[in-house]
Amino acid sequence: MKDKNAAILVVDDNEDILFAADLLLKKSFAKVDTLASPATIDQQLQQHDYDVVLLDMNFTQDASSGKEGLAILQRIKAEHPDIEVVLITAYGGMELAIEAMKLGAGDFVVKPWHNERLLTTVHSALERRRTRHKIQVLEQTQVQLVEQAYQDFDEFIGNSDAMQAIKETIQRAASTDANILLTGESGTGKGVAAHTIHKLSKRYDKPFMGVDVGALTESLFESELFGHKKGAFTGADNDQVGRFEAAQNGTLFLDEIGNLALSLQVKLLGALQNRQIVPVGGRKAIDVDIRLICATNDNLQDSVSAGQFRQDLLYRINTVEIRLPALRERRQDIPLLVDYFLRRYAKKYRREPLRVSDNAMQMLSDWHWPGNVRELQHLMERATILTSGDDLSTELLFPNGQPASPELEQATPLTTLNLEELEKQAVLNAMRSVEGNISKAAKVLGINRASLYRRLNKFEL
Ligand SMILES: Nc1ncnc2c1ncn2[C@@H]1O[C@H](COP(=O)(O)OP(=O)(O)OP(=O)(O)O)[C@@H](O)[C@H]1O
Repeated sequence: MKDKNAAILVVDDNEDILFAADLLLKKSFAKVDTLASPATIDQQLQQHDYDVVLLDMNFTQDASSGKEGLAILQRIKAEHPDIEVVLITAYGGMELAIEAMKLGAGDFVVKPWHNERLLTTVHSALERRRTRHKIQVLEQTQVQLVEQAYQDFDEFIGNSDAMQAIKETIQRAASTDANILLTGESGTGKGVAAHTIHKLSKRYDKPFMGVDVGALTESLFESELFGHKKGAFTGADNDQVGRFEAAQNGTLFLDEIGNLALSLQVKLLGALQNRQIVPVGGRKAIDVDIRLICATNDNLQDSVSAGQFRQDLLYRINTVEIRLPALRERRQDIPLLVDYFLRRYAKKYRREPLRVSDNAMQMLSDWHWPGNVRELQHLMERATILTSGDDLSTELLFPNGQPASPELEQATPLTTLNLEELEKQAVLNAMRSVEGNISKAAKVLGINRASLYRRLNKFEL
């Protein structure tokens, strides 16, 4: 059977050899190209994605030292380390072949070759390359899985009618492969819902890859999602597997999808429609099988009307739409969440969970929670750390009739004229005023999310 994904290049100055190799290999491999001179090999490798190069060792007339072949081999391996090079040597060139293998050649065949032996050699070279790629995907998937394992993936708490309806929809939608769009204010649990869907789906034992697309600059977007080839741009020192491929057979969670620039929406749509991605600097399309979940706190239909979001992309991502209600719309869940977070932080800070009086619970239930569950969670953590007694103190929780969550503290007055310091204080104040929501803080500051992330890093905030 023909290997429909294999691309082979044969480089030899002997036309007869090229003809014979082409005839033989074409029966087994989809793409076979030949080159009679190594002069244009660099160009050829730039323009095509070869898996295996069969390379003669000598090109100048009467040359037999093999030095030319070794030099070309080194060049290929330096620029395209993942290409398998198989050397074609004349009988007796064993020492040379061994030296070549030390320089990265995968194997060699001796001229005149046996057809069966040549085919086996090329098949094995292909297998080595594919195995290496699989390992690369697995390694990068593992790195990303470990990163995600360190984040808190909470149970999905909530018993209110609204939450029960949502849990039912999630249960039903999870078992299908339908694309899901999660909407709702910041902190309502869209991330938790996405994880829950993945855990309940038949892909539960495959990767869950999350990407905050709103934080990606245009130039980073493609490389992060589709991967890149070594040398595709300055700083691309190695091949990099993108999130689409790392999520293979699992779930891809695109958070803050509403912040995606229009130019990138086209690229995302293309990948979703074709179920294929092409790494930056690569030529071969890679099939991807992922379940897509997107989240946004924007109203995407409004964004479509305003010309900021593509209608066709919205149709593609919102097969099932689930709206997470604000916490103030499901106040019945507040006691449950208070209890859950107090227990959780008691465990974390090695103490007994704080007791909550009826009065304190009433105050918590009455608050309108602009930061939703995230705000409640922060408040419970803060109370657990700061309370020395056994009871959750209402004075500590609501010193001025408002939660004493750091996000609602007064903005720091600007006390300096140092530009750098002013910038830092502006970032801090913006983050506080929107209880840590990156999208909102970026809007307040009049910059995009990526620029805000850069500043948060710079100021170590
Ligand atoms: N139902 C819930 N049960 C338990 N924890 C929850 C629930 N909803 C939210 N949380 C917690 O609240 C915090 C915010 O949740 P999450 O990040 O999922 O919200 P989000 O809607 O995705 O917010 P954003 O739009 O800002 O990304 C997280 O720490 C999460 O663990």
